[in-house]
Amino acid sequence: MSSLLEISGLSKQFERDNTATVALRDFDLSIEEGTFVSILGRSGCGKSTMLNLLSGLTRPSSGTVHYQGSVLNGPNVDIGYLTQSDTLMPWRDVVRNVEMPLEIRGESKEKRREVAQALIAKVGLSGFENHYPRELSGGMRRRASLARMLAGAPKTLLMDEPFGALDAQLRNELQEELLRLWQGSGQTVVFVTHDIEEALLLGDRVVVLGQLGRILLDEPINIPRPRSVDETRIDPTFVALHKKLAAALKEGSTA
Ligand SMILES: Nc1ncnc2c1ncn2[C@@H]1O[C@H](COP(=O)(O)OP(=O)(O)OP(=O)(O)O)[C@@H](O)[C@H]1O
Repeated sequence: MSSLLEISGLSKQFERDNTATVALRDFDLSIEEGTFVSILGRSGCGKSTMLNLLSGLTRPSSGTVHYQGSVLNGPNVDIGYLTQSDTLMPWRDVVRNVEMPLEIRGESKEKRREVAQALIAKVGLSGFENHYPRELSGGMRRRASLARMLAGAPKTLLMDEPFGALDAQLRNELQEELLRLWQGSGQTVVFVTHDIEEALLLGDRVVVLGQLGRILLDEPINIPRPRSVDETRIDPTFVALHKKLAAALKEGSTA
């Protein structure tokens, strides 16, 4: 069976003032359809560069990304990307931002509003439907962006540290909500984080990256679902894997 995403020999370097910075070197990874893959790595190891390449938004210096068997040459409507930077439309309020993907798809006004309102409630933004992005906190903007991405119901979701800026309690609530929404959806998720606990709570598999995207560990996470944050944290498998991933990250940063 071929994988949904097949990444081979992927490298990216940036040129500036006649100096080249290598961000990712010779990266290979296969991602199966319907799986939730956490990509764990320290700051600067090339995670965002890798997601940009998977989204088709940037072109590799060498290597290829195959999506559903075809080379990915540009953005694909099936792939939703929640970037680290804010991409909400400043002139649209929250509900109209969230409605955007549905609008593009030509859904009726009633349907758009219904789906958007439900997602806004799920990300905890009820009451802020008519606020503009500038009137929201950073964490609220992240949540609005998340709701907008989910509104498009893409087959594949690329998420770059979506909960990094949130307080611990809200982060846990949204992690659980994301799992609820994902479970049974058939969607494939590539979730980038530098948080070991988050990678383990969410993923079917955690891929640990070192410098230049070198794969330090590729570990299946056999913790039963549905997972609640509080119960999973004390699961013996979770505790053992936490140690293993921490050791891999540490080793990678000194290698
Ligand atoms: N547009 C760019 N121009 C030049 N260098 C870049 C560019 N984008 C990324 N880099 C460099 O590539 C390397 C990897 O960056 P990247 O943003 O992919 O890391 P990351 O793992 O996502 O980090 P973080 O967790 O802090 O977001 C870094 O050394 C960074 O400085």
